[in-house]
Amino acid sequence: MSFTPIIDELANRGFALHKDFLSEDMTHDLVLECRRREREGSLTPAGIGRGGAVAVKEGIRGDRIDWLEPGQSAASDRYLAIMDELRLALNQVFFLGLEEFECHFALYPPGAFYKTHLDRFRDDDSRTVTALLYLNHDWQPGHGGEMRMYLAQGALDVAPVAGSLVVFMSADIPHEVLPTATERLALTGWFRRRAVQPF
Ligand SMILES: O=C(O)CCC(=O)C(=O)O
Ligand SMILES: [Fe+2]
Repeated sequence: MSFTPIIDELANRGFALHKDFLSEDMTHDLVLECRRREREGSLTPAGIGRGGAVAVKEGIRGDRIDWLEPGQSAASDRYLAIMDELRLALNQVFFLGLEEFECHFALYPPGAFYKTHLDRFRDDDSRTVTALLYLNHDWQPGHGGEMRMYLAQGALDVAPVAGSLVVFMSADIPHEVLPTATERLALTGWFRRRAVQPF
């Protein structure tokens, strides 16, 4: 898989947007995997913050999530392997020292949103590059749930259409998920550097 267009867009404008990053077969398998996790009750309300400070605040985000770990399914392992290749490509070009990729399924029920935020915690700057993969095969304008990025040149809305990948520098681009009218599925991930440990 060639990551050159993603790398070039990131270098030129700080974010990359790729329709059809994954084949329909692969996104379909990931949708089935997300649905299975939902049936099994593995998706839980997402928190805000980290560690002991995680709090569920429905006024900020309304998604339910489940983390990917190696060995859970063929589909999620395939996705983790692709993102690991992307991690190495990013390191080669940008010398970011990205050490790992963390990622979760996110299900936004109708009416859910995620208010404007940055993907970097005040107490932990290890999240460096954000990577979002959308999983909505039947998405139509009017379904809502666009991801709005606040760029220097203005706001840009990204439709959460199956197979689309968005990559951006986590500390630089405030963004939000607009209220969705229909159920919205995504894989939300971050490439991390080693966190700097305070003394
Ligand atoms: O699903 C999206 O489009 C973005 C989700 C997001 O911003 C996050 O989970 O931090
Ligand atoms: Fe975010």
